[in-house]
Amino acid sequence: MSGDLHVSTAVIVVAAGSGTRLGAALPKAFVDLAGQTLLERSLRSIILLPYPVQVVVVAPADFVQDAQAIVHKVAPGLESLVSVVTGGATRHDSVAAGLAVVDAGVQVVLVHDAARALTPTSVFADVDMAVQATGAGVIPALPVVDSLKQVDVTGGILGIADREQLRIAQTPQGFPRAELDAAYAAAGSADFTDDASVFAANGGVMTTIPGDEVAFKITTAWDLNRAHQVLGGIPDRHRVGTGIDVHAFGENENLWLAGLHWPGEKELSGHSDGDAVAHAICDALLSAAGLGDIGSRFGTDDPAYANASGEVFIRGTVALLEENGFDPINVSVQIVGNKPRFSPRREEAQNVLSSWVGAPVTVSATTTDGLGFTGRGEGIAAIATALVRQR
Ligand SMILES: Nc1ccn([C@@H]2O[C@H](COP(=O)(O)OP(=O)(O)OP(=O)(O)O)[C@@H](O)[C@H]2O)c(=O)n1
Ligand SMILES: C[C@](O)(CO)[C@H](O)COP(=O)(O)O
Repeated sequence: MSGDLHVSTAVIVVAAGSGTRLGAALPKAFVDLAGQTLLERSLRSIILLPYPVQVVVVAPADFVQDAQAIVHKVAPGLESLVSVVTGGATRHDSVAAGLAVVDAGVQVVLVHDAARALTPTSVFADVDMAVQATGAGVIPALPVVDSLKQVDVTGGILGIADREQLRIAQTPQGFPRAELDAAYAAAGSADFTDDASVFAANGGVMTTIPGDEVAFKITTAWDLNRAHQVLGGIPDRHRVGTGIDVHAFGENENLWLAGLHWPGEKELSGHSDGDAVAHAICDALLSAAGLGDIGSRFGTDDPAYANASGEVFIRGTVALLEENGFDPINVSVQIVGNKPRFSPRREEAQNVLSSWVGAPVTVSATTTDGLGFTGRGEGIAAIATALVRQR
């Protein structure tokens, strides 16, 4: 249900399995992995795509509400792009249930196992791009590194397989939408272990792109343990974000900037206290975490934030990051403007801002040699860069 927003890609996240081989008390997608369920981790990778996609979560009948709560936690404000439907008895049935609610305008469908909870965002983007570029069905796949034997029921070896010709299939598996719909319609209730098989059985052309080792499927308790270990050292959990804010000087001598009051200096006008440094920090942190921006999170004209201080926005932003599993690592801000003279109070400002963010904040200042609105003394701009880490 993507509302008025036109998206060309949908991702179906199948999460309706019971996880028999894992043997947990809950369906596998709802099992915890270092503070987040497998479903939550899968969704977090998807929403970090740099363009909007429709997301369909397929959940066990008894866990639809739990899945909706996870969607709300991971993508607040994006609920119109994400729907939750009930799955079926097999993975095949669950994918079919997801396909049934894909928006009419969608051209490319990616099908992903929630059980592949550590799959990086880049794999989703690569599969989507490859489908669009080739018009074929595309799966991420890994080479086989072990020797393979064909055996009988007793374990006796019947033959060998040439591993050079074999690949380990991962998800997300991507397809031109119309052809995937047709393949599922033709397959009826026949069961296949993956979507590439359904697609190929109906004459669809399939190709592979390189998969990713961390996109392994969490099937057994050993896999879950491995996922815990991978998370301990995962390198791509750091993200940067940028924020810029500008405010014009007002009339009163009541300036708040970089978390400090500046007696005798002209205030910055705005709905809040106009602290451009604090606002740029919020935008940089929110952007790094993929959580939107200060306007969409706090409302630039919400009466609740009339005259609100920079501390309110920064602490609110840090709480949002916390809720969504992100920790600030550091923030660097530059003030652009003629006044106030900043350097004498740099340390004071850095200490205050760092205490609000809960991580080091450094602040520098510059002028524009008389050029532009800051050079003419009409206002102040602040530019921030933030680094955050996803837990
Ligand atoms: N009826 C089913 C069965 C599986 N899946 C999903 O398909 C993916 C791959 O399946 P698998 O890892 O085999 O999960 P389970 O079927 O839950 O595991 P098991 O076979 O151990 O019970 C998982 O994300 C799972 O939630 C699904 O949506 N509906
Ligand atoms: C879709 C899949 O993850 C690709 O490797 C796999 O086929 C799922 O198989 P399962 O039988 O549901 O474990």
